[in-house]
Amino acid sequence: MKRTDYINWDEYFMGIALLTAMRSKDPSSQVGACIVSPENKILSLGYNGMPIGCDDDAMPWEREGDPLDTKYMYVCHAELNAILNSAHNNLKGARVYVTLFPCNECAKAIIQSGISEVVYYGDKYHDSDSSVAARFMFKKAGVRLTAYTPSGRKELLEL
Ligand SMILES: Nc1ccn([C@H]2C[C@H](O)[C@@H](COP(=O)(O)O)O2)c(=O)n1
Ligand SMILES: [Zn+2]
Repeated sequence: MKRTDYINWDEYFMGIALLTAMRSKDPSSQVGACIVSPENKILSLGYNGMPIGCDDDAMPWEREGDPLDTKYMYVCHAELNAILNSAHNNLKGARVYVTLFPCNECAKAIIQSGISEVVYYGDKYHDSDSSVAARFMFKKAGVRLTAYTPSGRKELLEL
C-alpha cells in the first residue's frame, strides 16, 4: 500500500520558498519566492538580495537613516528576482509561492508577467500602504490571493 504521509504541493513549494529565503543576507527579513507552472513544475526561484555586482559587504543593510544609506534603495525583492531569473518571458497561468506578501512594486511585476495566483505565508506589513496598493492591483487584475496554512508538521520548514 502506498504511504499517505507525503507532503502536498503547497507544502512542497512553500517549503522550497522558505529554504530559498535562507540564502538572503537581509538581517531583518529573509524572503523567498518559488514560481510554479500550472503543471506543478518549478520555473524559477528568488530571494531578496543586492543586485549582481553589488558586493553584499559594501552595501548598506540598515532600515533607518539617510535613505541612501538604507537597504531599501538597493535590495532586489524575492519575487522580482524570481521573475527575472526565469528563463520564460511568459509566466501566464503560473503561481508564485512567497514567504511574505508582495509589495506594490512586486505586485506590478507579478501582474505584468502573467502570474495568476499568489500563495503567501507571512503578511506582517498587511496594513502598510504598499500592501494595500498591492491588494488593490491584484484584485483589479484578477490575480488570486491564497493565504498559506502551515500544516504544523514539525519536520517541515516554517517561518
Ligand atoms: N514581498 C517582499 C517584501 C519585502 N522583501 C524584502 C525587501 C527587504 O530586503 C526585506 C524587508 O525588510 P524589512 O523592512 O522587513 O526590514 O524584504 C521582499 O523581498 N519581498
Ligand atoms: Zn517587493
